Amino acid sequence: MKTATLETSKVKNESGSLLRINNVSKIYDGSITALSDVNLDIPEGEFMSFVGPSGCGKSTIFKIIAGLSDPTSGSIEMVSPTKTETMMDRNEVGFVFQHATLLPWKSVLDNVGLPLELKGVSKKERQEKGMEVLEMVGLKGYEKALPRQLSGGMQMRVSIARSLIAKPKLLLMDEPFGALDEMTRQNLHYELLKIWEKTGMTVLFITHNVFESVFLSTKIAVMSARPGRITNVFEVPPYDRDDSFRSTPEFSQLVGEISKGLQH
Ligand SMILES: Nc1ncnc2c1ncn2[C@@H]1O[C@H](COP(=O)(O)OP(=O)(O)OP(=O)(O)O)[C@@H](O)[C@H]1O
Repeated sequence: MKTATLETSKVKNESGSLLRINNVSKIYDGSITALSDVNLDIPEGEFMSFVGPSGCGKSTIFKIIAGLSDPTSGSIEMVSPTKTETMMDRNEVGFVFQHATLLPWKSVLDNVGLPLELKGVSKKERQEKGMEVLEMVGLKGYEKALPRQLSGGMQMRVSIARSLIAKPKLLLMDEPFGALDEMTRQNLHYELLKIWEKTGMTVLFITHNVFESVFLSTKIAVMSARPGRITNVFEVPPYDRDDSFRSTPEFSQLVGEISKGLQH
């Protein structure tokens, strides 16, 4: 198995908050309370996972952060040195979903360039930037392939590359590896951590897999069953993320504590 030693402490927590979630509640259809008074401060450069029972509102938080849904009450603020504004105003949020959602008739390179195509960026620039991000996800040489010619893991790499092309400051990943086999998933963990380290972006990551959350994250937000609230935020010390990390007592202890936290 591949090993990547990452000094994850290098990129975290250097410049204060990037995002503030202030008393956010969400009620769907006037009666389904998905979120209740969620408060969270997310420092810049953090890799934060969200774990919680099915239906506790994890995806709802992401949709609100991305500006795809409005909170019923409360607010989301992006904190910049000069002013407070919403993320979507600055076009700095990338989104990766559980399924790669690629356009089957477009080549890998054209799929990756889509966010820039929608913004009217020239083909030449799209292709140059597309090649850069394909290299980052280890897919150089596959730019002319069609999605159906790729494995599930490779399709997910394309989806990640597409989310990176506009150089987001914040990347929202909603169970991106949930449909992949364990080996592919572990390889992508290393790739993702390398990208996170290289770009210094803030990553928010939804998963049902506590092991995955401890391996990847610097912080883990545990949520209660609906109506969703943040019940605890665990800090993962900056261990080197290599294969041996998964078999350390510290890793097992954190997995145990978070799993216990999920039962309350
Ligand atoms: N558009 C909607 N209209 C009505 N109810 C909704 C809508 N979207 C989500 N819900 C409800 O809000 C609650 C939270 O949903 P959400 O998808 O955010 O949870 P989740 O934690 O991401 O779930 P899972 O882990 O199963 O993906 C659920 O009870 C869901 O049924």
